[in-house]
Amino acid sequence: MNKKKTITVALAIITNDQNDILVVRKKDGLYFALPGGKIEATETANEALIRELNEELNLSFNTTDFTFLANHTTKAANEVNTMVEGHIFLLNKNLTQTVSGYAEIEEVLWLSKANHMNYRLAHLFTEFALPKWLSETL
Ligand SMILES: Nc1nc2c([nH]c(=O)n2[C@@H]2O[C@H](COP(=O)(O)OP(=O)(O)OP(=O)(O)O)[C@@H](O)[C@H]2O)c(=O)[nH]1
Repeated sequence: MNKKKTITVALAIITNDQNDILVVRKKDGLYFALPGGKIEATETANEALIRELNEELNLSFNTTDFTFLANHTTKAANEVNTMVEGHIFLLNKNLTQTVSGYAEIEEVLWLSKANHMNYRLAHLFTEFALPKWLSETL
């Protein structure tokens, strides 16, 4: 039997005052995706999220800055024959500061309702975050 591998990640939906959503693209990655990354064995999803946002975007948050929304499982964006299980959190306030990418992040982008169709977005973003954002139910 060919059982697909699953990557478990903690991800953040972060908006600004214009209601744009922050997305990132990894080096060599084709897709823009929600910021975050893999959950280590020794940490909770919320703790992993805080660590990844610090490593990738140099942003500092507390676990209470986020509300857990849902888990969503779908096809992984960058890995072949692999599923991704995202533990998805919403930042409780709008982000006002300028954001830059560090570590393996190549590009950081504020996705707007006017420009989102011009970018290749990870399946998890398209299936979970996009409909909620467009229908203003985030
Ligand atoms: N960050 C993120 N990853 C996603 C999303 N959707 C999705 O399929 N993934 C997959 O999950 C993988 C997460 O790997 P990662 O490399 O970002 O995580 P990480 O920083 O903890 O990994 P590393 O420390 O092993 O390099 C990505 O390669 C991608 O294929 C998403 O919306 N956001």
